[in-house]
Amino acid sequence: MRKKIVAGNWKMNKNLAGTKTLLSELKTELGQSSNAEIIVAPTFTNLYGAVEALKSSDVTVAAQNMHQATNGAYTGEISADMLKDIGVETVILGHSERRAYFGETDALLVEKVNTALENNMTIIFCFGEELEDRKSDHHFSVVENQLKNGLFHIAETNWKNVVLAYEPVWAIGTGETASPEQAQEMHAFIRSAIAKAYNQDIADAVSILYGGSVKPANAEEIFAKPDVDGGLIGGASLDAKSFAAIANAI
Ligand SMILES: O=C[C@H](O)COP(=O)(O)O
Repeated sequence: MRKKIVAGNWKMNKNLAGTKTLLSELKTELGQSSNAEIIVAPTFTNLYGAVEALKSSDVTVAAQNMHQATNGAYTGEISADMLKDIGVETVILGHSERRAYFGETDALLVEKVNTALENNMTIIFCFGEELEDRKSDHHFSVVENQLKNGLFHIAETNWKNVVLAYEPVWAIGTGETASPEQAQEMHAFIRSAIAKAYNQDIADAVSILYGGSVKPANAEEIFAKPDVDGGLIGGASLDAKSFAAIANAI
């Protein structure tokens, strides 16, 4: 059975005190009731504090990005080795905000994916179409190309360390959400693209998360779809009650 995952991408929010408070509230709110694996992704400066705060918990910590090189003269960057050194084993790669504001291309993502996998990290690989792509009915080809160009070079054995996050850009932070039917349609398409490029076993085993204005009010309906294995949550993950309600909707 595929893993159910609910991950909170905190983006550039919360200082250290705010991180600790949110995690403490989250531990209380989550209780024992979620069937999902829970991941939180605070900003770089708060990763270590989060790892420490979550030591006795099942919630794990992911980074929002990392550099593709092992080390060297890359001012301002963070390596896989540095993340692993503080107990962070998961990294979000290819988020649409990284692609749009920091010029991350498919070619760069190939390098980041390779480095993360070589370091035995789990990647949450993000992709999704823009509004114009959907309006012009190119959303399937855009998504397939992002996968082909950024991810489909990996070896079959590496898929166990991959989680996918489909995030239609037009639904991120906008309050717009893909309908459960649109999410299911795309997730099924993604799974079939993996089956075509690799095989059905790999396609059936990979968790595909939906991201884009998931809230407590719509989570249950979206998560009920057969090819939706959880969510990558932005805004609503900054509030413990909301995030826990979403996690418990699985
Ligand atoms: O990483 C999370 C996604 O960008 C979704 O963000 P959002 O839930 O605020 O729309």
